Amino acid sequence: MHNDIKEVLYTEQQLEQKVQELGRKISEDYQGRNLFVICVLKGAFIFMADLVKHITVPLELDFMAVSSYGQSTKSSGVVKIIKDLDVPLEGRDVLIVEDIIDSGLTLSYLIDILERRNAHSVSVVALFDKPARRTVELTPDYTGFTLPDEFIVGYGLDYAEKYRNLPYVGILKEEVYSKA
Ligand SMILES: O=P(O)(O)OC[C@H]1O[C@H](OP(=O)(O)OP(=O)(O)O)[C@H](O)[C@@H]1O
Ligand code: HPA
Ligand SMILES: [Mg+2]
Repeated sequence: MHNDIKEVLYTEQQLEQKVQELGRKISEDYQGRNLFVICVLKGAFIFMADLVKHITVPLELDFMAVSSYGQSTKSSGVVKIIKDLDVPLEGRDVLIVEDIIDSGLTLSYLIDILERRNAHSVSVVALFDKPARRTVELTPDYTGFTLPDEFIVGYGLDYAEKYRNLPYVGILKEEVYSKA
């Protein structure tokens, strides 16, 4: 698995530090409020688990599963809800937790759906952002790292469902795609 990585972009320590920083900022901004945190499966599962440990305001959390990439490194443009929330969002301060924003299609679709459920507010935290790849306009409220246009894996992010368990984030070697 480690042999398929061309370059480590962020080490476990760098990720941990950034996640702590994001948790602190979010906690400051939501002082005196309760959060409803939504993890966008599967990619955000590790980020969400680490992030909530650094949020100090009371919160509830739930998971949504959507998918647009399938086995490819390109978004299909069609976002499917595979698992929805278990509770209504009416009046809640919602924080959507995403691992990465690429084209922006997944999130713009999700934000649209969640706003129609009459949440009091909807904001977004994304650990990674690739603004150069946007096809719809979208800026997250909180961003960890801004990335060049490279396909990354690790810390929850996959290529064809693999590499999510790498504790760091890296760029895959081209030969891994061409074998597929
Ligand atoms: O901005 P976009 O171009 O929409 O890309 C970002 C989305 O794509 C990935 O999810 P994917 O659909 O691959 O599912 P996964 O989280 O289960 O890997 C990633 O986790 C984001 O949710
Ligand atoms: O760079 C990426 N890596 C993994 N999944 C992704 N989904 C969108 N962009 C990426
Ligand atoms: Mg993916």
